[in-house]
Amino acid sequence: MTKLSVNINKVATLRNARGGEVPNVVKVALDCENFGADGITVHPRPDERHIRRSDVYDLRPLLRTEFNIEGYPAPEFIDLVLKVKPHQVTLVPDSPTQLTSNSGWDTKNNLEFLTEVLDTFNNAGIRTSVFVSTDVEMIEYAAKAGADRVELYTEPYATAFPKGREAAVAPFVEAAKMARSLGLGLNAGHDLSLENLNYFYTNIPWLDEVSIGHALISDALYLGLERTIQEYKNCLR
Ligand SMILES: CC(=O)[C@@H](O)[C@H](O)COP(=O)(O)O
Ligand SMILES: NCC(=O)COP(=O)(O)O
Repeated sequence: MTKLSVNINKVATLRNARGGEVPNVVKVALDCENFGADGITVHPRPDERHIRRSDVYDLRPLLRTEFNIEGYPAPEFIDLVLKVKPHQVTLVPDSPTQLTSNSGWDTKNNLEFLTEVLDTFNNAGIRTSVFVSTDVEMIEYAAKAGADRVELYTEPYATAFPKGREAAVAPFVEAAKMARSLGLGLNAGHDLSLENLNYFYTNIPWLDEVSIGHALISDALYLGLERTIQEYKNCLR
């Protein structure tokens, strides 16, 4: 089964627009779980423009499904993750001011750094995932660094999908096969949507997890959160 982890960053963006507690990020996360989500993802950024460190602490004891924390492993992030102990940490190579994630790691050039960070999380019993492009060498080096999983950065798939779905998915299938041959678990995310998710899943049915936020929260404006989550789950069957 491919798990659907709902990324609630955008719920926090909306909440922060007025400075109060509407919408309530914790309530939305718990509702996502009740509506069928298999996990919750957050990406606390250094400027706290959406998810705040306090949200991460508030969520941890209340979530009943898998909690995935994404981010660049700066000292404050490492400290937060070690204190909160989520089910999974996903390492993303973002700079502090970046608009959104826009590339995977260069795992070869960052091998020493990643090995050290992954070791810290592995020793704490937290499953690790490394955000990568479809470059198979980057996947090989993620395995060498000690990752449990890789997360394929799917923005290039989402962008190419309308122009030709077969060509769009082909490099992802090769990358997914490489990850499988190395014994790595496989996640995927960024710009996955109701339009492109089922085709991705159909071609890579051994996917462990997709994390989806931007499109899913946007769809919920029209469909409602419960129906939206069910429709995304239907894309994974
Ligand atoms: C790693 C990844 O692709 C997503 O977490 C993305 O970074 C979402 O972050 P924002 O919601 O800040 O755009
Ligand atoms: N890891 C990807 C993620 O959590 C959500 O990305 P997006 O759906 O907001 O683009």
